[in-house]
Amino acid sequence: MLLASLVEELDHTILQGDLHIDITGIAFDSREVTQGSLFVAVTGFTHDGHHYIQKAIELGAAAVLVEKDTALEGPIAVVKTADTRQALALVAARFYGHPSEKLNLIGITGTNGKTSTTYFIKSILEQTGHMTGVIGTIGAMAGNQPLKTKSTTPTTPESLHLQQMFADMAELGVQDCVMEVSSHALSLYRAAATRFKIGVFTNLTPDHLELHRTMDEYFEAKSMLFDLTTDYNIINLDDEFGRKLANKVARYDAKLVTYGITDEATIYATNIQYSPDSTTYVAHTPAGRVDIRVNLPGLIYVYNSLAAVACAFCSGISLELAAAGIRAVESIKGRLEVVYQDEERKIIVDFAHTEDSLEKALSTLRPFTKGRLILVFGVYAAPGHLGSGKRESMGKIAAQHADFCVVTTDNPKDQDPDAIIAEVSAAVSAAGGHYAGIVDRKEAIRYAIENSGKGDVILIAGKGHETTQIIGKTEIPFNEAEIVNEIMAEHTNSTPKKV
Ligand SMILES: CC(=O)N[C@H]1[C@@H](OP(=O)(O)OP(=O)(O)OC[C@H]2O[C@@H](n3ccc(=O)[nH]c3=O)[C@H](O)[C@@H]2O)O[C@H](CO)[C@@H](O)[C@@H]1O[C@H](C)C(=O)N[C@@H](C)C(=O)N[C@H](CCC(=O)O)C(=O)O
Ligand SMILES: Nc1ncnc2c1ncn2[C@@H]1O[C@H](COP(=O)(O)OP(=O)(O)OP(=O)(O)O)[C@@H](O)[C@H]1O
Repeated sequence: MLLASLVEELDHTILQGDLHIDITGIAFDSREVTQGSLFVAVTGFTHDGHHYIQKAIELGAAAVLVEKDTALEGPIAVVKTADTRQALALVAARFYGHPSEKLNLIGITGTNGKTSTTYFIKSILEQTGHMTGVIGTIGAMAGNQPLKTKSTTPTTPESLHLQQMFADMAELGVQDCVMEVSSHALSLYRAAATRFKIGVFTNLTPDHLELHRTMDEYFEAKSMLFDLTTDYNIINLDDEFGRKLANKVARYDAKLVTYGITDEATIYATNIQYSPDSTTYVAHTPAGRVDIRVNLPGLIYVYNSLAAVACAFCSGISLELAAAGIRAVESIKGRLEVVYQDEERKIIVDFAHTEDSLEKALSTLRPFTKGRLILVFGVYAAPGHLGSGKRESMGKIAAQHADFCVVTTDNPKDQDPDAIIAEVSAAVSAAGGHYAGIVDRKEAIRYAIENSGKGDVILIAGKGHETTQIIGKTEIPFNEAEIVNEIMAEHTNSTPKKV
């Protein structure tokens, strides 16, 4: 594509060179530049892409898009725009022919519940026989085919990769695509230049305050999804920020559909019945009512599956297919996943890593726990006072809802694991909880298992589906389901002690 055409939709100035040159690719990382590509220099949190322009040219970049005045030797084209992160999304969408418009695209945002809601929706869409795409924390798929991503690909990929994925999906015959849209992605324009038919808001509770600083900023970031939707905005009316968002978007062109567990919402649940491994309820919609069975326990999965029913309703899919789609999800990796069970104890792995999700996971398990509820958890590295605040509130929730806590590491990254554990443990203790602090997460799991008794439930929270732990700058393999089974195999003949 001609450079002149690529930047046509962009406010820009030409700093030097001729724009009538052919561009064969786009890169925002100098290490990924190929011959004839446009290098987009992004000012990052740790690096400044403008420092890598020379490197990009050496690797074959034919033109550069910058946000800072840049003078280069030779005839290379240099185009300046106000914000290169935003511009990256625009040129990528144009380069790939605005592929999101070729898909029935559904975006899910919110602090918790995006992944499971995505899986319920994907399963419903598949009931219609459509080839369905998915993009999120657990990866990207076109139908059953995994799309190539790097281990470092965020939940919502960078705009360039996202547009490329949409184009690949459209080419492979994907008709519907459901994706998680993180607040980072919205703030950093990864989803700019994307058109969503439907947007879904699950909830908003404290998280990622290292980027957004205040809950109001975090809310504004999440709200940005609803500036990109064309047909329907589906919002959880039982969430405080959901109600605020519903008021805000009520006047938008896309229609507002709410969900919740009171009849104030457009789509709501009644007759909720819980069991240790499933939940049933009746979903009421303007198109009628339907019995729903979710193969996961707890109120959170009523909400997440109800959001999926709302999506089905807005997509004109029958309620019977919606119910069948939800029932077809047997489990979701790392979401209240029972990784070991015998007549003595049950061991569950869950991705709860925020205050709200930890509280919800523990409260879900409590009614079905005959013995003690033992929690193994850590708090991932977060900077400064935000880190301290999170360690304190996670410790408090753990103490209030678990009978015993094994406080360990999550992803300590460059922070001192002992210091994190000391702060979390102090919070557990201050809230009247009982705990042991063990830095090595595998040893912490072993301790919980060896000290469990008849009827106990062990919840290992924080890492869910993840298969690595980040300590310092090193990512070490860490698969909790495998670790639990390895420890259980070692202990089949020994008798666990009680704490
Ligand atoms: C905080 C955050 O979102 N950071 C993103 C940001 O990184 P950054 O600004 O620090 O990038 P940088 O390292 O300073 O580099 C600046 C620029 O120089 C370029 N560069 C750098 C080095 C070099 O040799 N050559 C070069 O060209 C980089 O490619 C980049 O374009 O811009 C990068 C490129 O666009 C992203 O990859 C990176 O996301 C990283 C992978 C990340 O971990 N993000 C997490 C926090 C995230 O996005 N999480 C959300 C939330 C998930 C949830 O729901 O919990 C997600 O969507 O996953
Ligand atoms: N509706 C909900 N409300 C509160 N907590 C929830 C909800 N749904 C799931 N959770 C909890 O949050 C954890 C993460 O759930 P899920 O992966 O679906 O959310 P997510 O929004 O994709 O999270 P992330 O953005 O961190 O990947 C689950 O393991 C569960 O403990």
